[in-house]
Amino acid sequence: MLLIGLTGSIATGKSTCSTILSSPPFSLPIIDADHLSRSAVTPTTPLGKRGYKAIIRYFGPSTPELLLPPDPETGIAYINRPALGRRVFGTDPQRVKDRAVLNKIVHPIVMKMTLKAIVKHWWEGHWAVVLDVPLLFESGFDLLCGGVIVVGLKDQEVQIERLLARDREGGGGGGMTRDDAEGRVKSQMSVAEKVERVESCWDGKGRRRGFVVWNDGSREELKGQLEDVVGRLKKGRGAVYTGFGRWFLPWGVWRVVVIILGNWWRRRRFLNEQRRMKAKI
Ligand SMILES: CC(C)(COP(=O)(O)OP(=O)(O)OC[C@H]1O[C@@H](n2cnc3c(N)ncnc32)[C@H](O)[C@@H]1O)[C@@H](O)C(=O)NCCC(=O)NCCS
Ligand SMILES: Nc1ncnc2c1ncn2[C@@H]1O[C@H](COP(=O)(O)OP(=O)(O)OP(=O)(O)O)[C@@H](O)[C@H]1O
Repeated sequence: MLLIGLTGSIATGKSTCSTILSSPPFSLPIIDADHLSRSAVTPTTPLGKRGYKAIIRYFGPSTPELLLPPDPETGIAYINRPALGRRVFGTDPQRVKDRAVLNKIVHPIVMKMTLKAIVKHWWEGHWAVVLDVPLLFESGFDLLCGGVIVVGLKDQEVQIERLLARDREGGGGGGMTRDDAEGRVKSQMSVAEKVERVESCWDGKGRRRGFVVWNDGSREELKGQLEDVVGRLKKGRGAVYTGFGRWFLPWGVWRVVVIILGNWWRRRRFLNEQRRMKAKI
């Protein structure tokens, strides 16, 4: 089974790509890290309870509005996500520190949930699964992937506009300001850096494994690009490839080890090169 990492900056169109990839003709299963990160802090499951308590312990004393009023039916006071977002998104040192703490609480839980979901889809016998992870490179999830798709926008203004429009039309209830939106964009690795990663680590000699799809145009254009990318990734990965890894376990495990080591080696080479360039400047 091929793991396809899907990433990009905030509001560049990852969920839009996931929706396309989960529908015919692709019909691929999607593991959505944003969705899992919500379960990771919802106190109705054992793992979620752990994340929920850790967030209240660290952020509670300094964030009065951290919890929403208790749900009338269940009595549970859920995390107030916009309030927590205001605490952690942005570039000033306190926010950067708080974001690192939040990531340290949530990411290991998301990692466990993701691994569980991967095993489930592998057992079901899919030829590929899409890992929709905004922080794919930052969190190290990319090490597991046999292919990567970065969704980019060439114009950052379109990104901010789409983020604000989505907030107005539903998602965040319209409370997001332009400053908030810019803070969120700056809280992540830039699109340019992600594109550079793909070109350096995922697009070397031999079979092409890394792709950038640009989403400045229409959704139809995006779908056309995805058709091309998935077609290339699927070439040579038919039923035999899928079944063999499942039924001949040592071969499947060996493939995973080769993929992780290869990705780790290419990432190390890229980061060393980046360090050398920075030192020269
Ligand atoms: C801060 C939180 C509560 C804000 O919740 P909210 O519902 O407003 O946003 P949501 O979770 O839908 O995220 C929206 C987008 O923000 C960006 N984002 C989320 N978390 C982070 C982060 N830690 N660093 C940088 N960008 C992030 C992503 O592009 C994501 O797609 C939430 O984002 C969170 O718990 N983040 C930490 C977990 C995390 O890293 N999630 C990303 C997937 S692993
Ligand atoms: N090609 C497009 N044309 C117009 N609007 C689009 C296009 N692609 C996506 N959008 C809109 O832009 C907004 C952001 O897209 P989407 O939610 O897919 O981004 P995302 O990368 O998943 O965001 P996040 O990082 O917050 O998870 C949504 O409101 C979506 O409907």
